[in-house]
This record gives sequence, structure tokens and C-alpha cells, in this order.
Amino acid sequence: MKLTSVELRRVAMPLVAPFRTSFGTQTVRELLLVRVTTPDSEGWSECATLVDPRYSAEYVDGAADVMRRFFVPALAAVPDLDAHAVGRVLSPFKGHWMAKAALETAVLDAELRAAGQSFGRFLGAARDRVPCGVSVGIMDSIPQLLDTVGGYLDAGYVRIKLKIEPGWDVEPVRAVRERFGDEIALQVDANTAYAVSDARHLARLDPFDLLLIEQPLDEDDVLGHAELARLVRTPICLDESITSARTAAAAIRLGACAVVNVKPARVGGYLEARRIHDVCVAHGVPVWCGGMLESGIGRAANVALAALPGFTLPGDTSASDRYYATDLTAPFVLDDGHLPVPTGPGLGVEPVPELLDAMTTARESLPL
Ligand SMILES: CSCC[C@@H](NC(=O)CCC(=O)O)C(=O)O
Ligand SMILES: [Mg+2]
Repeated sequence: MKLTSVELRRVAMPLVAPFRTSFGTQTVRELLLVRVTTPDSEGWSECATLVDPRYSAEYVDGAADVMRRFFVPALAAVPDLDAHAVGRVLSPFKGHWMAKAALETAVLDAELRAAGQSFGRFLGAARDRVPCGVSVGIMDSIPQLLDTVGGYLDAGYVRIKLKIEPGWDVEPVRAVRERFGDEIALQVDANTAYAVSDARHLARLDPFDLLLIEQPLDEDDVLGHAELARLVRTPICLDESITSARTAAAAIRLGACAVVNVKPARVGGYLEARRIHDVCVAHGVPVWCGGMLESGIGRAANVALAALPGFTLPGDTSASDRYYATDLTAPFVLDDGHLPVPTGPGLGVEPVPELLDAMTTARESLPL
């Protein structure tokens, strides 16, 4: 396929409630959407960068800039482009995994829409619906946390993930266990907020039978995670540290993680995400699908990925209304704790034009 146009759209989606993590609080999700056209198709994707480089080194303006100046000119020069070629064409450029993921996904969407094949079928989905977990932010009080968790359990979510940081960790976990019992699937995510010297403190989470502790240490502290894994009983899961199938294999071999959060945006796209899935399955390491507060565009692709056989733990694939009163696409609605895997060609969803226009704050057609 030859790219005939590439459009970037900045979209502002207000969150239904502030979402606080160890690195900050979000009240609006500023998204960067990518729309590509080819002679016989169009493709959509969502760049998962945050507005500032706090989750990772990437941020929205930087992703738009690197696409505009380097990535799109390189891809536009390829006469017969396909999704498998995108990573190769962009490989001379270092990093910028979320920007690369957005372009690869838009090209893949165009390719699959033209072929009449769904993301799920292309990726190798083994299920037609996926069990859904939910990520719960740091709250102002324990009562507020318990009300929020109770609401999500009533909604049917099958797994609760609590954001933690020093000063908000053991007590919230204890309170959730005391209120909702030992049966609920419960895990925590620190977003790199701790150090190996906190091992004794983190071991205080062991009695609560958590599924995992996600990314307790700095993203580059793989050996620190391996040391921590020897000091705490709760399984360590990595998120920010896993940027490729190669780093996933190395982390597993070094004993740095027993579970992996597969986040396609963090690793350059769904093709590498599937490679990470395959590496983890080969090592007997369970994976689950992470999230970046995606709109229905990114959510559709994540739900398709979460249907692969190695995704044996519920992911952060929540319903649209977990974050947004109005989604850009038809809303993803939780049904008995599950979301259906889209079956239409490509992503199987597309933005509702009037909703997209209402939330668009800027749009830009890139010269090819
Ligand atoms: C703004 S926090 C985004 C990264 C975070 N994502 C979540 O907690 C899940 C977000 C979601 O439900 O999409 C993570 O570190 O796993
Ligand atoms: Mg995480």
C-alpha cells in the first residue's frame, strides 16, 4: 500500500474523575489520533503518550514532532508499505515507541480493513470476549477508596488494581482485603515509586495474597527487581521496564519478573506485543494487557490483543465509562465482567464523526 495521506488530530477527553498515580494526577486525557489513507482504505490509531513525560520519556508534542519530521516522511517514501515493514523502515530512529506504535497500528488497521480481517483474527485471538480488570487511582482517603472499589466490583470487574506509592500502600490494601475479602483478585502498581531498600516494607504486602506488584522500581533497574523478587513473596510484574521481546526475555532470565504487563504502545506496536506474548508463553510467564486510558480506538486493539491465549490474567481493559462519560467510538460496555472482542474489519470500530469533531482541539495533515 502507498500512503496517500496522514492526519494527526489532538483530542481532549475529560475524565469522569481525577486519576492519580505515583507520578501525578490526570483530569483530562489529551490524545493524539492518527488517520492514514491509502488508495483503497483508511486506518486509525491512537498514540498513547501522555501530555508530559512522566510515565515514560515520550509525550504528546514530542510524538507529533517525531512523526511529522522523521517517521512519516520515511514511511511515505515506501511505495508498497505494510504493517510488517513499518518497524523496519523506522528502525534507524531510536526509541519513540509510542509514536512508532501509532503509525504501525494505523497502517495495520488500513491493511486489515482492506482485507476484511479483524485485529483479533489477525493477531490470533482465542476468545470472543475478555475478562476485565480495572485500575484504581490513589485516593484522598480510605473510605473514598472503598466506595470506589465497591462500585467497580458491583459493575462486575473481575480484578482490582490499586495504584500505590510510599505512604499509600499497605493500609489501602489491608482495607480492601478487610472490606471485600480474600477472594477478589487484587494487585498493585507502583509506577517505579520504590527502591530496593524498600524491600522490607514491600514484603508487608505479602500477607494479602496479591496477584502481583507491578513495576515497583525504576524502569532501568532490572537487577534491582531480580533482587527484590528474592526478598518479597508477591510476584513481581514489569510494565515500564519491558520495551521489547528481547528485554522481556532478559528480565525473565534474570528473575526480575514472574508476570508481564503487555502494553503495545510501550513496545512499538501490536506486532512486538505479540512477540512478547510468545516469548512469555515460551517461558511459562503469564501476561495481561496494560492500558493507557485509551479511547475506544486504542481500546478496540487492546481488547483484541487480550484475547490471545497467553493473556491468562485480566487486563486493564476497562469499559469506556471507567474514564469517559462519552467515548470517541461506540462505547465499550462491560457485560458480566467481560468486553467483547470487536469482529469488524481492522479495529472494528471508528470514531463517531460528530463526537470526534466535538473533542478535537487541533488537526494537521502532514505533507507526504
Ligand atoms: C496515566 S497512568 C497510565 C499507565 C498505567 N495504566 C493504568 O494504570 C491503567 C490505565 C487504563 O485503565 O487504561 C500503568 O502504569 O499501568
Ligand atoms: Mg503500570
